[in-house]
Parts: sequence; structure tokens; C-alpha cells
Amino acid sequence: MLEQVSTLAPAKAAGDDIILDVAAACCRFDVSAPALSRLFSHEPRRILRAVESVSFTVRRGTTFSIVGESGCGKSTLARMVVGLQRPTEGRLSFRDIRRADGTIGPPRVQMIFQDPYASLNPRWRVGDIIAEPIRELKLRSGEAAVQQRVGDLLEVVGLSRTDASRYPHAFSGGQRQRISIARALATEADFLVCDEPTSALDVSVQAQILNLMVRLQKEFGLTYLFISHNLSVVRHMSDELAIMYLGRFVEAGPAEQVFTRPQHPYTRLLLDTIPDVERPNRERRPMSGEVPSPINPPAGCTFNPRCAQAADRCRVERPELRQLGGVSVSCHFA
Ligand SMILES: Nc1ncnc2c1ncn2[C@@H]1O[C@H](COP(=O)(O)OP(=O)(O)OP(=O)(O)O)[C@@H](O)[C@H]1O
Repeated sequence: MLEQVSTLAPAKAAGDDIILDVAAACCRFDVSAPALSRLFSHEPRRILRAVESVSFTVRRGTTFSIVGESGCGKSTLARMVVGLQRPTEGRLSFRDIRRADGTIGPPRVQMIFQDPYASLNPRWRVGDIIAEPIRELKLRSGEAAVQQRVGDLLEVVGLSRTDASRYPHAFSGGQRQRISIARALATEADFLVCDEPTSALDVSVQAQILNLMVRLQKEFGLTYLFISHNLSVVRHMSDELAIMYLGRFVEAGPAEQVFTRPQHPYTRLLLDTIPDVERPNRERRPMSGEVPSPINPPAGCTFNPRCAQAADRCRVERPELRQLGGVSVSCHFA
């Protein structure tokens, strides 16, 4: 379950670099037909394994990115981290941190969603959207201080103070994502879970939002858990990178190492899908086949039906994640 580790020893907690510790987290959904209809059809229970035994830690002030195809369990994992989804097994725990004002406590966690059109209340002015958490959490005393903070936040994310009086529909997708970020910062968040924050935006706007996020991370010491289906999006902002396939991490480690020396065949295929401006004519293998069903995953290595290197062993024995030169990989032949 999601828990906040209490502050028993402030000095120790503040000295610890790890902000999030995820240990063997699983999320399984029971997607069986109703009991009565199963009784007549003799259909067995159907359990969908969205996330299976995922373990990782995130260090404060860094970006941990999780990349994988649609349906591999990224959003479910993100929802577990923010507490919107309970793990069915395993544990997710935030460690206490020391803030700039000297206080020690659990990090404030916020989520930035993919769709900046759906995540902002269309009936509220932007100023009220950003002011709400400031008032709710009593982070400023007096309305003048709240309004001052709203204006400052709008400027921090590259908007203007006068935008506070406008409604979300008057903004472009990129501007709305800036408003979502300002709202997250309004809570004085330390940890942002960003679930595909740029995938609904044009490519040029994507780069602007990513640059903004990198700047804010440096300025405010933010920690990001960044979810994407697109490796090229996370390339320049990740410290750690995990590649997820059918609910499990298949490769994880320092981002640069995973990018430059990928060891899992799935990581290599994902990298092949990225256009390379320096080698535009390089041979690019398309990703073949579909992601199997998480209700009935293949035996052995779950990637084996799509893997060109698969051997008999891969069809019967599931490879464990093992350490290989600083990176964890689950492939019999890595
Ligand atoms: N509440 C739920 N009940 C049943 N199944 C669910 C539920 N939430 C997610 N799933 C299933 O869990 C699996 C993983 O879904 P998830 O949304 O986490 O994947 P994803 O990698 O984020 O995909 P996408 O990028 O398309 O959002 C999918 O098969 C999905 O259908």
C-alpha cells in the first residue's frame, strides 16, 4: 500500500537521497464476467495483470522515466504512485524530505495529465484554478497574497499575470499544459508524476513544454516521474529510464546507458523507431506484432512472440531482472 514513512529521525531522513521507494508493486484487476453468468458458462475468473512486481527508487531532484507501448501498465503505475490506485501487492513509500524552509515531511505529490483540455475546469477562470490549492492548503494568508502568488506562478510558467482572468478555452494546448503545471506548483509540490504530458501537443510545442519542465526542475529542485510511450521525448530529460513491457520492467538503469547500450531486444526495437537526424538513411526495423493480452500473457519471456532472438528457453522460462554493468535487464541472452 501507499504509505508515508514517518519522520522518526529527521537528520537521517533529510540526508537520504531517495524520495520514492517502490518494492514489488503489483496491480491486478479482476475482469471476470459477473459471478452468475460464470456459473452457467463455467468461465474461469479473469485476472488482468496491469503491473507485475515492479521495483525501483527515485532520487530527489532527478527524472525517472518509464517508457512502453500503449497498455503496458504505465498509467496504472503512475496512478499507484499518486495514490489513485491501490497496489494489490507490494509497497510504494515516500521518504520524508527537508525543504528549503527547514521543515521536514513527506513530499507533496501532484500529477500532470496527458490531456490539458480535459484536466482544467472550463467554468473556472485560470486565476481561480491556480488559486484553489493555495487557498485550500492555506499556503498564503490573505487574498492579496494569494493573487500575488497566482501572478508569480503564471509568469514562472511563461504566461502573463493578466491571463488569470481568462477561461481555459481561450488558451492553446501548450498554454493549457503551462496552466496545469502552474496549478501543480501552486501546491508547492516536490514530486510531479507526469503522465504523457506532451503527447497531445504539436511537436514544436512539446519541445517548449519539455524545456519548461527542465528549467523548473533546476529552479525548484523538483523530482519527476515521467511516463511516455515515446523514447525520443524522454531522451534529454531522464536521469533514470525504465522500459516497461506487459506490466514489467524489462530494462532499467541510467538513461544514457540504456540509450547508448540497450541490452534488451525490446529496448533496441523501441530505439529503432526513433528517427536519427545524423543517420537518416539507417535501417529502421519496424515494431512487429501486437502487445499480448495482460489477461493471458505468453509463457516464458512475455516478449518472446515478438522477439527475433527468441529460443526454446524463452518460451518456457521467464527471465528474471538481473544486474548487468549497472543496468537491470530481463533477457536470457543479454
Ligand atoms: N480499472 C481498470 N480495470 C480493468 N483493467 C484496467 C483498468 N485500468 C487499466 N486497465 C488495464 O490495464 C492495462 C494497463 O493499462 P494502462 O492504462 O496502465 O496502460 P498504459 O501503458 O498507460 O497505456 P496507455 O498509454 O494506452 O494509457 C490495460 O490492459 C488496461 O486495459
